[in-house]
Amino acid sequence: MTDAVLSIAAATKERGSLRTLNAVSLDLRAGERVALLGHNGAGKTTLMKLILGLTPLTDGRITVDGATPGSAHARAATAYLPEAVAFHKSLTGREQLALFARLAGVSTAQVGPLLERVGLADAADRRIGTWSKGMRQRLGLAQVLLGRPRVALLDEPTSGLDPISRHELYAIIDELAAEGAAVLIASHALTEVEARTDRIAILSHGDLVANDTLANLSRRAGLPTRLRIRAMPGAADRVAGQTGGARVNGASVEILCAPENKMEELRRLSHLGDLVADIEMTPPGLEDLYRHYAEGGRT
Ligand SMILES: Nc1ncnc2c1ncn2[C@@H]1O[C@H](COP(=O)(O)OP(=O)(O)OP(=O)(O)O)[C@@H](O)[C@H]1O
Repeated sequence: MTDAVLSIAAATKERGSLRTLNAVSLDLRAGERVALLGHNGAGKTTLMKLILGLTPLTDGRITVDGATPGSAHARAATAYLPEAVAFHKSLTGREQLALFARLAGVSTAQVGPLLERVGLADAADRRIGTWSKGMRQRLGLAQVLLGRPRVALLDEPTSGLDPISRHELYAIIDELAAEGAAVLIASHALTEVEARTDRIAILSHGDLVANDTLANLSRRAGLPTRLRIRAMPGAADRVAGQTGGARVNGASVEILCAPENKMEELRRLSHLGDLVADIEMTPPGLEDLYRHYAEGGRT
């Protein structure tokens, strides 16, 4: 990929005898939102620290907007929201963001509009020590938005937030990407990244085992679609007998079929006529795909 704003080529990190990242290659273009998934200890935070230049590579190469991680250009181009974002509790939101702006060498004139943009205008002059976790996460995002980063690294940005705060946070992340930032989001919240990112990368024990769109990963994995048939009262045994499916939840029968055989299966089920009250069809979700790739089925 030639137009990558973040380029990671065969990045390897060893700590003593432990290899925490093994030749990981991943590119992000401007405006792309990529979810970085992996179990605890898979290497997500290590990868972010390498991109930030906080820890050196053992082997491989990373460039941020063409520059080496940790260089002045790369630092100016990168924004980071750590998992446990910490602020001065005794400062107000406005004071804290102004401090970040001065540290980043950008104009403090942005502070007011940014607080407004992340929905903190009303709380801006209260001490951060009185704020909720959701408000602090929003302030963290405001700090990410300072200076219009080319690359934004967000480590578990929605952990501990309620559904509405999560939704609002993703709306801001979408705006960040729409303005041209490449956004890498480390997360364990599979259902939310499923809907809010363009591509999925999965790390497993330091190896990148998947890196593609959800649709392509899904096609390649070939996981089955689940058909759940709710039988009419007293008809579950006959439905199970005629379909060869498994009885679940008393009145229902479940069958699994390859995605390409779905229509054929539905036509077969239509012959059951009055025995069937309802049919529910569930294609494989990110949770199924995650399990498939993290447990051995590579891209
Ligand atoms: N400073 C360090 N010194 C030694 N080992 C470390 C250090 N930081 C991380 N590790 C090890 O590197 C591996 C990857 O850790 P990392 O924090 O990158 O995982 P993660 O995917 O971010 O996990 P989590 O989802 O729990 O945050 C782990 O085995 C961890 O113990």
